Amino acid sequence: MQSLVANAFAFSKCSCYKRVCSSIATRRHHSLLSVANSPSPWTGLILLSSTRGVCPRPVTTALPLYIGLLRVKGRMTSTTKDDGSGGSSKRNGNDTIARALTKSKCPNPGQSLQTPAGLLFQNDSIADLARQRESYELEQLLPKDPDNFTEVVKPPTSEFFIPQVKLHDADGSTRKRVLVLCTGGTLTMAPNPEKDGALSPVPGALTDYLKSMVELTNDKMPDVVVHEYSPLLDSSDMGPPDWALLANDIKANYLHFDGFVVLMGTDTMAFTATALSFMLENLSKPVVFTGSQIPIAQPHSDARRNLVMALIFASRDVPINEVTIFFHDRLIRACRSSKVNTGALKAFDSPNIPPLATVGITINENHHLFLPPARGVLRVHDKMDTRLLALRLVPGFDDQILRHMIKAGAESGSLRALVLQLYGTGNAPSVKKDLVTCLEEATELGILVIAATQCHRGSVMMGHYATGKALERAGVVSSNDMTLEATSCKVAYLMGRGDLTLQEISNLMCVSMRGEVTHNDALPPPPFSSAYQRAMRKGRHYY
Ligand SMILES: NC(=O)C[C@H](N)C(=O)O
Repeated sequence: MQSLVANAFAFSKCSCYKRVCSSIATRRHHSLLSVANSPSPWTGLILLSSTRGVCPRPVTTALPLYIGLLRVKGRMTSTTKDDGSGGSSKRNGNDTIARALTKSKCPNPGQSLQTPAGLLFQNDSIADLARQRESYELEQLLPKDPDNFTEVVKPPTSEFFIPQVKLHDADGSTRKRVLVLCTGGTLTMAPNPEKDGALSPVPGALTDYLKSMVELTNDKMPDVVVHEYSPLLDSSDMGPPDWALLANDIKANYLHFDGFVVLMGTDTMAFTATALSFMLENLSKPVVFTGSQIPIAQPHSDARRNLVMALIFASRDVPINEVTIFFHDRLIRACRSSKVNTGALKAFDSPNIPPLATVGITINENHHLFLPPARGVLRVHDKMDTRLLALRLVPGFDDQILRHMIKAGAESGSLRALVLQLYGTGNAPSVKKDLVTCLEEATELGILVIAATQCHRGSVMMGHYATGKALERAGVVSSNDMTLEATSCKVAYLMGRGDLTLQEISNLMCVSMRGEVTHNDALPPPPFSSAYQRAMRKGRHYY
């Protein structure tokens, strides 16, 4: 079953309740089928309220949802499939449900109905419509011509947009569609004689190369549309404006593709991919980052396999709907990733959680690690406040330098957060009283001081040693087991939202919002503003 599917269920067993229940279901939530097949609305209600993840609410709050589901007219029957064995593709399924919903009746009782992940509910214009009507009917949200969903798409804000792509082809092709966004990196590079033979990106080379890749002609591969940015960049030249561009381009083309592959350089891939996982809230489609250590035109390049596997993961029948990195033989969660090797082909690691999938002779997925389905429409947060500094302490450093930097940063307004990579579990020399006072001063000046660890694996545990406890008392916040990439991007995202206080941001550091930190039940959420509570509510269910 798709990981976020707007499914239509029929209460076919009980003659009194032959009405349609439309609900959001996931691979994990087979129990919704029991809801659909429950003999009475009350049994269904109780089942629904106990369905983890989809509706983790008490019966009282499940009641309006349940009643809302019953409002949808018509009669449909749904089946689900776990094996992703083809059959009704997303596009075909959407066609079916579109027609079924428009006519408000099931064309063939017992027929399999599926919609693309979140398609009906992932568009702002649809969400706006829904908001305007207190009790809306699904058919009103659908376009007149179910063959052309582009007409409900809000005009894109981005310059780059592919409006001509329809959700299903006239020829009935069942291939998935993947949009490849190419920003540059070694994959696109060749030695440049004008730069003394140093590698630099070659515009158009990737597209030319793809035309000769026989792998892409295989029926099991998706249809690929490539968008190459200009100029192509070494990833060291990429930053928050490029992240925002990528996020907005994904949003602008969101309804037209089953998945997205971002090709970029490896040097800052972990940062970009992590940033995108925060910027794309409620993501319901796969976004897979990849690149290579060797240019694609070289015979021994790792680019072809990385690209092919990224395309496969972006178009799986049971997609992994989050931002990920595929490299060498592993698919890892973006906001858990770090580049760990400059020379090896296995260049990325996710030190504190296992890979989401590994590729050998077969693809082995760690289903228990996947994020729960998104519970709202896709939202892009393209404002990242990167007024932060990450510093790695070394024994014998002069803490006066730190004091000067903090003072200057606070006065000029160019510093809002300081990430300190400390020793072990988050310790700093306690003999340096000045350091603790300096950090105390920083928090008083409104700078968020975050303790990270210099170790590759493991977590900060600030209260564990007296040396760390002193920092905790000074107001230093723990980054727990987040990577430096996740810590800095999360702070930039939270500060960029503009609706959270410093205290709320610091409290959210231990809350998993995109699966970036291991959830710690020992840290209860304090009551704060509604934006904060929303973020907390969303985050607490994530791994
Ligand atoms: N392997 C690579 O792609 C490294 C390159 N310098 C980049 O990050 O763009």
